[in-house]
Amino acid sequence: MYKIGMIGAGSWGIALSKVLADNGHHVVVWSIVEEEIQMLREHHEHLDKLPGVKLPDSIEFTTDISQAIREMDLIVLAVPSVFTRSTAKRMAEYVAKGQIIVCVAKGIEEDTLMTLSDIVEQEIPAATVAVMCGPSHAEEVGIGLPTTVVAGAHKRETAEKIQDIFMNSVFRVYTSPDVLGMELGGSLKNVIALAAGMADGLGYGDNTKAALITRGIAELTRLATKMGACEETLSGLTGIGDLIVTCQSRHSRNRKAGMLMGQGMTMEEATKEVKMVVEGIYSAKAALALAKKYQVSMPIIEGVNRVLFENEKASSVVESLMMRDKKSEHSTLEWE
Ligand SMILES: NC(=O)C1=CN([C@@H]2O[C@H](COP(=O)(O)OP(=O)(O)OC[C@H]3O[C@@H](n4cnc5c(N)ncnc54)[C@H](OP(=O)(O)O)[C@@H]3O)[C@@H](O)[C@H]2O)C=CC1
Ligand SMILES: O=C(CO)COP(=O)(O)O
Repeated sequence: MYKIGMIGAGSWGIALSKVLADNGHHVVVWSIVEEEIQMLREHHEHLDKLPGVKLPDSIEFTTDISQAIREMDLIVLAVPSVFTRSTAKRMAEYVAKGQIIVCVAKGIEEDTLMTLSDIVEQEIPAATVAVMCGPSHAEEVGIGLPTTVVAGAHKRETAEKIQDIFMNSVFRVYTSPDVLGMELGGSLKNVIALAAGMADGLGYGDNTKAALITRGIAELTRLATKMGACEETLSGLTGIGDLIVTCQSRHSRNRKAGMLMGQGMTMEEATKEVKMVVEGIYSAKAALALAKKYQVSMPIIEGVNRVLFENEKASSVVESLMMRDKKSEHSTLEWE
């Protein structure tokens, strides 16, 4: 039995707390939001973000962040990406040398273009920082549907410790040393999922969706490999796996926000309607900036940015994607 601190009580933090408590660990959940902690203490259920998922009585809830950090064997950081730096700053004074922090949010910081694990390493130099992601909607993890994820860390023993702590018969954890590839896959797929949602909202069909997923992973792979990630990671669970689930699932916040925009809502109206964090909106500009920095062609990412920030209609972006210059599917294949 390990002591685990869960920093963040949104849908993902709550679903993972259930996995950990079901595995017999002692979990202390922190949220900055006083009313959220009161609701969790009273009902042992997040009535707004993960209704129907009852949490074991063993879980403790607190608004005192030190209680979810001091003497914990593992800390899971599950706040949305825009709060990662501010939360890491708040955590820093309580983290002991070598304490493991696992980042489970998905995003890239817009101003610095840093990944979330890099931000945590910068703000909390004492910590051993790792990541965990993959195709995993909180709604399905919360009710114990079989799910696979990957624990990523620079050192094998760190990844294997995370694997041991989380793994059970319905939550299978693989390991990987490619932290960068995992984080790029996990955050950039949200931007493609917005496009997939827009296609749904416009009434397009399965052909369009398959095209977006396939050409989307091609864009992500081009950028990630140029930045030093392994191609294999992008064709694994944290790349194509997470892209497929987010583009297809009725649970996806990014797909839903995209769908509402495809049906005519503005970005602000769509995010208000979804009520939970829509990470692709925050990652879209960062993805475009990275594409420019690394000189990689990312036409779908560019198109999503035009819909989000330049008021272009999703239908006109699709038309311009379809009518781009003619080209071969694979740039590296040679003709006879
Ligand atoms: N949900 C999912 O299925 C999955 C989510 N993820 C990732 O996990 C991360 C968290 O997502 P998710 O749990 O879904 O988000 P939610 O929208 O469900 O919850 C966000 C949480 O952040 C809280 N919050 C608000 N303000 C702050 C602040 N200033 N500092 C810290 N926390 C704050 C919110 O409180 P409140 O809103 O009550 O004010 C809420 O508890 C995202 O990066 C997401 O991509 C990854 C895999 C699966
Ligand atoms: O990352 C996720 C599933 O793996 C969650 O995606 P959404 O944020 O689009 O719901």
